[in-house]
Amino acid sequence: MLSHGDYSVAQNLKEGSNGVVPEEHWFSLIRRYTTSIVMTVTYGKRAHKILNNHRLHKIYAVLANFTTVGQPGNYLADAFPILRKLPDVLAPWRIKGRKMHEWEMELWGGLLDDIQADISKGDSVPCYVGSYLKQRAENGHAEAPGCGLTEDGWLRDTLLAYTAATVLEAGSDTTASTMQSFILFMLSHPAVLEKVRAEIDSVVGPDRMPTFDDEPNLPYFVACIKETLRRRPPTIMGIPHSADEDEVYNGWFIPKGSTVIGNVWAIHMDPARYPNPTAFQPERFYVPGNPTRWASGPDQDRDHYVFGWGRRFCQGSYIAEASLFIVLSRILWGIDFQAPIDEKTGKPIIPDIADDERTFSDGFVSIPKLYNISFKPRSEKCERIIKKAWDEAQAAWEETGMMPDER
Ligand code: HEM
Repeated sequence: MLSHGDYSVAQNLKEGSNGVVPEEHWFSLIRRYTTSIVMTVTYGKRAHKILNNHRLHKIYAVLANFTTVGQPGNYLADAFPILRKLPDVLAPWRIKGRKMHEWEMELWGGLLDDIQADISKGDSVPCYVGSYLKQRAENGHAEAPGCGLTEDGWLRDTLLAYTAATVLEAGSDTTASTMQSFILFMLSHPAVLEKVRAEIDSVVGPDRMPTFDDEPNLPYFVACIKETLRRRPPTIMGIPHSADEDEVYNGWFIPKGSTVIGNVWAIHMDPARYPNPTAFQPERFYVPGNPTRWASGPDQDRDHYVFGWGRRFCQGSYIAEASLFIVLSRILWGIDFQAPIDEKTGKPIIPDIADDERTFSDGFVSIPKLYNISFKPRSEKCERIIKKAWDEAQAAWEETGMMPDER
C-alpha cells in the first residue's frame, strides 16, 4: 500500500505536474542544489541524508502539491468567499488543503523527530531546528507537542516543523526557477550571453572560478540576474495576505478578512516603470563602470519587487541573490550550454520566452517547463578546476559528518 507521500508522488507524475522532474534531467541538478542550501541551514546533517535517499521525491511531491493548492485564484472560493461555507462534499479545495497539511506534517514532522533522535544520541550538528530544540529544552520544554506557542512563547512542535519547512517551500523552487529562466534568457539572447561572458572572462580569467569578491566588478552580470527576476518573477502574484482589519487604501475600502494580492507581474510589466517591459534588457539596471546594486530591499532604495514588500518581505533574499550569483557566474565561466538542433530546420530548439503558457508552468511558483540543453566544459583547464572544486566540496561535506554525493 502507498503511504501519503508515495501517493502524492505517483499522482503528480501521473498528472504531469511541473513539480516532479526526472532525476537525470539537468533541472533536477539545479533544484537539488537549491534544496540542499536551504535544507542544510534548517536541518543540518539530516538534510544530506535526505538529499541522498527516496525522501527527496516526497519533498518534491509536497512542493508540487503546495504550489498547486497555494496558487491564488486556483479555486472559485478564492474569488467568491461565500463558497467557503459549503460542506466538504462540495468543497474539493478544502479536502485538498487538508491533505496537503497531512502530507506536509508526515514529512516535516518526521524530520523534526529525526533531529530530536540525533540530539538524544548526542549526534547533532548545528542547524536551525537542532539549535531551537536544544534551547527550548534548556528553557524547560524538552517536549512541547501540538500547535501554537507555549505559555512563555516557545514554538510547539507543529509550528516549529512548519516554520522550518517554510524556508524550504519558499526558497528552493523560487531560486531554481530563476536559474532555469536565466539559462533560457541567455539561449534566447546570444548577444547578451556574449557580452556577459566577455565581462566574466576579463574579470576572472581562465585560472580560477568566480568568487563572491568578484561581484563589484561584474555589473553587467548582476544586471542580467536582476533583469531575469524582473522579466520572469517566480512568484508572479507574490504571496496572498489577509487584511487584519478594515482598511482604506487610495480611496478603496478593504474589509477585514479580504485576501490582498500584490501583483508582482503587473508591477514588473508596467511600461511607466520599465519601458518595453516584455523585452529582456539587462541594460535597464546597468551603469557601465559602476557596480550594480541588488536594490531589492523593502525600503525605498529598490528598483524591482520580486521579493515582495513591507513586513512580510522575503527573508531569504540575500541567500537567493548569493546563490544566483555564485551558481550562474560559475556556469557562465566554465560551461558551454547549447540547445538541441532541429533536424528539419537546422535551427536550435529554444522555448519561446514570450509564450507564457507554453513555456512556463502555472502554479504558485511559476517555473520554465522542462527544456533540453547540452553542457560541456569550456576548456580542459575549466574541467580540471571544476573537478578539483567538486572534490574539495565533498571533503568539506565529509568533515561535517555528511555523506558525499554520488559521482
Ligand atoms: C529568487 C528567489 C526567491 C524569490 C523570488 C522569493 C520571493 C518571495 C516573496 C514574493 C515572498 C512574499 C513576500 C510578501 O509576502 O510580500 C517571500 C517570502 C518568504 N521567503 Fe522568499 N523568495 C526567494 C528565495 C527565498 C529563499 C532562498 C528563502 C530562504 C532561505 C526564502 C524565504 C522566505 C520566507 C521565510 C518568506 C516568508 C516571509 C514572511 O511571511 O514573513 N525565500 N519570498
